[in-house]
Amino acid sequence: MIWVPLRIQTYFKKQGISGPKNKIIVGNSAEIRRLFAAAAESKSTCINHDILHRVAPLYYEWSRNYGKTFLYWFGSKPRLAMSDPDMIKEILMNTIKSSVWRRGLLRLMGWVPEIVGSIAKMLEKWEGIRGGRDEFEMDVHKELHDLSADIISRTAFGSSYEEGKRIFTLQEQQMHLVSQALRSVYIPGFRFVPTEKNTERRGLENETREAIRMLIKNNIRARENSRNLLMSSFKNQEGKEDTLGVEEIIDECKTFYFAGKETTANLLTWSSLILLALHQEWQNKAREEVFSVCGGNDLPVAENLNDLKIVNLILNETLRLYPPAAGNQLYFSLTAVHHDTDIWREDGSEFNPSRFNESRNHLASFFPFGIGPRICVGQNLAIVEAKIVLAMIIKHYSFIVSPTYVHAPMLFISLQPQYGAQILFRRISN
Ligand code: HEM
Repeated sequence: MIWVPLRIQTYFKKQGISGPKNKIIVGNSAEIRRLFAAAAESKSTCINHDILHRVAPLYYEWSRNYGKTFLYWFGSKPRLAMSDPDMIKEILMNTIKSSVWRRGLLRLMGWVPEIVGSIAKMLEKWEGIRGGRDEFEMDVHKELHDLSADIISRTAFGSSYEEGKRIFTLQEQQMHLVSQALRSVYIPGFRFVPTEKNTERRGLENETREAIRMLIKNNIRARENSRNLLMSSFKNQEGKEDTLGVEEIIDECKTFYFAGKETTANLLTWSSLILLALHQEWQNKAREEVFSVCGGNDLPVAENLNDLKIVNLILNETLRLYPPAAGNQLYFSLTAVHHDTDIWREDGSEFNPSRFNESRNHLASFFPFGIGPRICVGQNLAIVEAKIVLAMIIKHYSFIVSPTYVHAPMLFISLQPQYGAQILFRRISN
C-alpha cells in the first residue's frame, strides 16, 4: 500500500513524469470529485468549443502544473495521462489486447433501409409535434437517444426499440450507478460488500442479463444475428479458433447495446443539431450537398452515402471537438489531443470542418473510435447512421439553437449536453 505506489512514482519521476500528490488508499479521488463538481457547476456566458476545462477538468488543471504527461491516482490505481500522439499510438497499438469483436458489421449496407425506416418514423412523430406550425421547439437529445436505440435494436438484434426498451432502461440505471462509483474512492474488493448500491448494481446486472437471454431466445432473427455476430468461431489470443459460451454472448450483447446507443446518439446530438444549428454556413453547405446528391429522392439510398463529402467533414469535425466515447482508458488524452493547438493550429477550438480536407500528420492526432486492436467495431455503422440522419433532417428542416439552450457539455459516461439540446426547427419542404 505504501511501497508499490512509491516504487511506481519513483520509476516515473526518473523519466521526468510527476503529478499531484498521492494519498494512501484514496489517491487523488477527492480532488477528482471536486474538479468534476466545479466543472458541472460552471456556466459560460458565451458559446464556444473550448471545452477541455469542462469535460476533462483534471487534465486541464493538472497538465498546466505537471506538463502534458503526468501520473495521478484513482484510489489506489495509478493512471497515466498523456497527449503525445506517439506515446498514445504506442500504447493503443502495442499493449492493449483485442477482444472477440473483430468480425465487423459485414451487412452494413443491407441495413440502410432499416435505418432510413427508423428515421422516417421519428420524423413522422416530429411532424405530429409541429402540428402545422411553421416553427417548433424541441429538446432533441432524448429523441436522438430513442432513435439510436431503435436503430441498434433493429440492425443488430432484429427487434425494435419497444422490445429492447427494458434493456436500455436497465442500462441507463446502471450507468448512473457506474458514474457515481467512478467518482468515489476506489477500494479493491469493495464492490463485493453488500451495501445498498452494490446490491442494486448486482440486481440490475442480473435483470439485464436475463432480459438479453430472453431476447435472444424469443426472437428468431435476434438469435440468427447473435449467431452471426457472436457465435461464429474467432481467433483467440493464442491465435486458435474458438467459440463463445452463452454467458460470454450475453456479455458481448451488453457491450453492443451500450456502445452502440450512447455514443452514436451523442454524435447525432452534437453534430446534426447543436453544431449545425450554431454554424448556419455549414448547415447550408450540407443542405446543398444533400439536395444535389440525393436529388428528388425523399429517402437516401446506400449509393448516395459515399458522395456526402461535406457531411463527412462535419461529422469528423464533431468527433474531434466533442468525442462522444468516454469508455476509453485514455479519454482525457483523447479530448486533450483533439483540442491541442500544437497539433490543430491556433484555431484548434473552432468548428472548421474543412480542416479534414488536409491530410493528417499523425495517426493518433484524431482517434474518436480508438486505434489498434480494440478499435471500435461499430464505427462504420455509426457514420452511416449519422450521415443518413443528418441528410434526412436537413432536407426537411432548417434549424437554430433556441434562446433557452445552455451550452454545457458534460462527461456522464459519454459526452452529453448537461441541460438538453433545445432546437428551433422551421419546415422547409413538404
Ligand atoms: C459515434 C459513435 C461511436 C464512437 C465515438 C465509438 C467509440 C468507441 C471507442 C473509442 C472504442 C474503443 C474503446 C477502448 O479503447 O477500449 C469503442 C469500442 C467498441 N465499440 Fe464503439 N463507438 C461508437 C459507436 C459504436 C456502435 C454503433 C457500436 C455497435 C454497433 C459500437 C460497438 C463497440 C464495441 C462492441 C466496442 C468494443 C470493441 C472491443 O473491445 O474490441 N460502437 N467504441
